[in-house]
Amino acid sequence: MPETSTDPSVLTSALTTLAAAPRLLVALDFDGTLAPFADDPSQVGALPGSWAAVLTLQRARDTEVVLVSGRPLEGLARVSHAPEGMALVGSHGVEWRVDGHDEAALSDDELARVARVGAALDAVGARFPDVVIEHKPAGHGVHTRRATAEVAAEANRAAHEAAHEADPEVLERGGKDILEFAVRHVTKGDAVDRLRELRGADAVFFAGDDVTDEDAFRVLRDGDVGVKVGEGDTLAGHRVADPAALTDVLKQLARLRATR
Ligand SMILES: O=P(O)(O)OC[C@H]1O[C@H](O[C@H]2O[C@H](CO)[C@@H](O)[C@H](O)[C@H]2O)[C@H](O)[C@@H](O)[C@@H]1O
Repeated sequence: MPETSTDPSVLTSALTTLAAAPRLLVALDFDGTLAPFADDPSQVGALPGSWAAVLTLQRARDTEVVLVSGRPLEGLARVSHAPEGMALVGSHGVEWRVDGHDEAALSDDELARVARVGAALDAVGARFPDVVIEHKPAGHGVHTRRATAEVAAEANRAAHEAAHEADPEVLERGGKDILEFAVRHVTKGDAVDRLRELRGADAVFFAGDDVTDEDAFRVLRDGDVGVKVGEGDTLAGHRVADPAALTDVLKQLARLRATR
């Protein structure tokens, strides 16, 4: 693992250089990064200070903000209240809303696999009352936030077996109190690579809190800035404690970018 700085002055210096880039892409994870966690995934929202900074950044010249989330596109649009015109990437890179155009393009075969895995996970969910199965267009999430650690471990074991039996090719990834299964092997790293290319960005800022965000930190280059929110191993160059601390970082970046 590379060294990750928690020194605010090191981050300020990196942000100052970043803010001078001719074209800047600001890619942001949503849950655990802009929005604190809640038991009910539909009852969350970005912290007001972070969102105000996001909107300031979105208005800044030659700057684009994109939300890159594991949430389904529609759900991401709903909880984020993203303004029309803000690009969104959902389902860990499968679903795209860019330039007012939606893209998911799952094949019939992929859709059949999603349905098969979903049915298998519903059967698991029925055995564990505190476990919620979230169905998404390209996969499913097994939510264990309300379950005890023992029940969560048992449910995750059962979900793993059921999903792989239903579809041996299914992609499994862990997250914060969620085990996810997807039929398309794309990651947030693929999304950041594609966004960088699509927008001709000279530099990228990415912030995220979860293991799936490591795919995005992995594709950052010299001059980019990656900020890990919270604890856990990371490839990011910088770390802040929680979403509230990220608010200050986003405000700082917005100020630097708007006044360059
Ligand atoms: O990539 P993200 O934007 O971080 O999305 C990851 C998952 O977020 C949601 O689940 C997480 O947040 C919930 C609300 O706070 C919480 O209850 C759950 O425990 C977390 O795992 C969302 O429901 C998933 O679809 C996303 O994949």
